[in-house]
Parts: sequence; C-alpha cells; structure tokens
Amino acid sequence: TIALQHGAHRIGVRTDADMARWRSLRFGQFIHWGVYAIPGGEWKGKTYNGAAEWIRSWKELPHEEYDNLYRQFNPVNFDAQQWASQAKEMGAKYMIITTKHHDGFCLWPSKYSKYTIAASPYKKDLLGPMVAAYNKAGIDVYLYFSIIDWSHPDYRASLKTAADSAANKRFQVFVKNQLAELLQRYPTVKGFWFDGTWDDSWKRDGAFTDELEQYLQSIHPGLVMGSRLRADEKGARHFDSNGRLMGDYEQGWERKLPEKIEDVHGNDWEAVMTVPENQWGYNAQWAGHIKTANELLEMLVKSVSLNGNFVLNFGPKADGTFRTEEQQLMTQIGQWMKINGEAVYNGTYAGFEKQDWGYYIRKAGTDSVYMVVFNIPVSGSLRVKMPAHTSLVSVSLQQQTLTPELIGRNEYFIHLSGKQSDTPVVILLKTTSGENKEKGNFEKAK
Ligand SMILES: COc1ccc([C@H]2[C@H](O)[C@H](O)[C@H](C)N2C)cc1
Repeated sequence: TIALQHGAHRIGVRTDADMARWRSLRFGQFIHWGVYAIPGGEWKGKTYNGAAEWIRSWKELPHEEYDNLYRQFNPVNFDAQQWASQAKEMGAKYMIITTKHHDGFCLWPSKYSKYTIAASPYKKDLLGPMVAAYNKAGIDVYLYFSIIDWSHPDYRASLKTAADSAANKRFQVFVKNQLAELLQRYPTVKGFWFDGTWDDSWKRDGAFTDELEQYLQSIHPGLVMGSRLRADEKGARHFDSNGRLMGDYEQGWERKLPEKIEDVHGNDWEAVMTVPENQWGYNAQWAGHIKTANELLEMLVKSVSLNGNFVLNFGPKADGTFRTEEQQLMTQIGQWMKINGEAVYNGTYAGFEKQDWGYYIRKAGTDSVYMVVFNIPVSGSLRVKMPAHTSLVSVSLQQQTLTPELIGRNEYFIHLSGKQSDTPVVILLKTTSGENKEKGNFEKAK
C-alpha cells in the first residue's frame, strides 16, 4: 500500500448505532424534484432523449430560458403528509430528497443563494415540511446534494488559471456553508447523498473533500455519507489508491446491482434505481421499459440478500403530485411489503449457496433465514443446500408448516405442491448452527 493522507480512514464497516440503523432500513425512496419537472423532458414540442433532470444541457433549451423556469415553479398541490403516507404505505424506511440538483435550484430558502424556492411564486420552504412529515411517519430522511452547481458563478469543472483556482476556493466555502445550513435547519436528517463529484476541480482536491467530510461529522456526529463525496490526494474516487472504500458505504451502484457477495468486498453498499431505464426527474412521456412491481421487488430482495440497501426513485410533477404509474407502484410494492417486509428489514447475507428459485436473506444476528422465491420450478421442488455445520429445524410458509424431503447430506427439497403465485413467495427456515449442536429435525434417518 502507498502512504495516503486523504484516503480511507477506516478498514471495514462502520460499527456504530447510526450505521446499524442505516443498515437495518434496507428500503429507501429517492425523490428527484426541481424546476426540471416543469419541462418534464420536453421543450417547444421536442423531446429530450436524456434524463429529464439534465435537460438544461440540451442545446434546444437555452440556459437563459431554463434558468428562468423557477418563476413558474409553484407546486400548489404539494402535500408533504400525502408524500410521507404513500412512502410509508410502500414500506420505505428512509427517503433521500434532492435539496438541489446539478442546476443549483435550492428547494430550501438558502441564505447563500438567490436561486431558491424563496424566489419562486411558491416562496415557502419545501424541505422542512417534508422532513417533518416523513419523520412523523417513522421514515428517516437523507439529503441529496449536488456539488456541481451550474447556477453558481464560481463553479469550475476544471482549474486552468489562477482565477479558476480563486473561484474554486470561493465555491468550496459556498458548498461548506450550504451543507452546514442544511444541518442547522434540518437537524433530524441522518446523512447526505452526494452527487456531481466527478469534475477535476473536485476530485483534484482530495484534502478538501476529506476535511469537509470530517467537518460535517464534527458538527453532526453519526452522519451517514457514502463514497461519492471524497477523492484521495491522487484523485481516486469511491475506492482510494490502496483500493479501500472511502465514506461509509459504497455508493456506485447506480441503476445496477452486484451479482454475487464477492462483488461487494465486505462493504456496506446501496443501489439506487429508476423505474424507466434512465429518468430521475419527472419525464412527461415514459419511453422504453417501465419496471414492474415484481421486477423492483426482485431488485430490492436481491440487494438485501447481498447485504445492501435498495433505493427506488420517484420524480414528482411540477405541481407536487406523483404520476399515476408511480402511485400504483407504491401501492403494489406496499401490498407485498405489508405481508413480507419482515424478510427485508434487518435483512443480511445468509451464507447459503444461491439457488435458481430466488434469494436467501438472514434476519440480522439470528438463525432465521428467509427464502424469497421468484422462480417456482416446473418440478415445484425448491432445492436447499444447508451450509456446513448448519441444520434445518423448521420450515414454514406463512402460518403453514412444511416438511422438506431430505435428498442428500444436509440437502433438501421443499415441495410447493401445485403452488402458483403472481408475487414472490416467502418461506421461513429456522436453523441451528455450530459444530456440536443437536441435529436439525429432518436429519434423523427415516
Ligand atoms: C453522467 O452520467 C450521470 C451523471 C449524473 C447522474 C445523476 C442523475 O441525474 C441522478 O441524480 C443520479 C442519482 N445521479 C447519479 C446520472 C448519470
């Protein structure tokens, strides 16, 4: 390894209570909301093919016009209580809200910028009511914050001149001030979700990113911040130049999931996912494949089975309401979570050999292992190979006790006689482990 001043400061996962809480939540709701919801991916009859929240970068929409959209931003139908209750119904345990995206428009009346909700017809702070309503519903709130800020005169993507460096210094002060302001205004938030940290100007100043992270922890101990904030002094991001994860969890899983446990290298991690292929902010016409509730449940369950969190994104309209498709998804996912959430919350990697029928999830610190079945085989028989020194004590499907068939050494078939289901099936295995523990109930010779 090489000597680093601003690389990872910790080997292995965070073991404090705040991180344990983040880890227990497993299922989050991302919300991308801002003035980009006004065009919604379209402008003067033309459709923008990129992600709707990036429409300002589209040559068909002059910056001057985009930067005046805030004059129309008036979410009269915004109802924080309604947002929080539908998130609760879906089963989300945390929410991540865009305080400001790359365009720099602030959903809160920041005293460090004129480009805020205070300048809009709506005038009022949007974040305060959101944080209060979600917390009241028992949902933790995390703040998305884009370092890139296209609206700020001192923002520089790269530093070519001394003037650039001077501007960048001023910009760093601005960033630090806004982050401190957010923590001061919304003290119950549990962390930041940083974005827009790929430009040279940011990743070349590893020392600043390190000091900033430590500063934020000092004024708000316990904050949970992922690997997107920092760079080490060599410009390495997420993983420092010694391959060690920076930040509290790996934050690179954007619209993609790891395949197997080795892919996450023993780190905490979180995946963020869009319902369409790549739309975060509101996009009027959803084109391409729109993920179904079952697809999204499989991503959630797969993430938890690999020791990670899964965050599903929603893009409210400019008026503050959610599109019908998103409301229907929240309801459908919530119907499954209401019955089966126990398999997701506090879920961890089970240590069982993966089978084709679906995923194993271990309830943290227990001998309870859930099988979440997405693919019932034509045989109806679910193969279960017990890990070494682990015995099977009982098998149940909801309130029904099942008797597995012993088909080999510590290997079973669980027969789902003629079972069909249009949503994932959850089976609970009670196990016992340890060298000299008594054998499970199904190993005695017939
Ligand atoms: C250049 O590729 C990008 C850059 C930024 C993103 C942003 C999206 O706008 C959204 O906020 C997502 C979480 N973030 C990574 C996505 C892809």
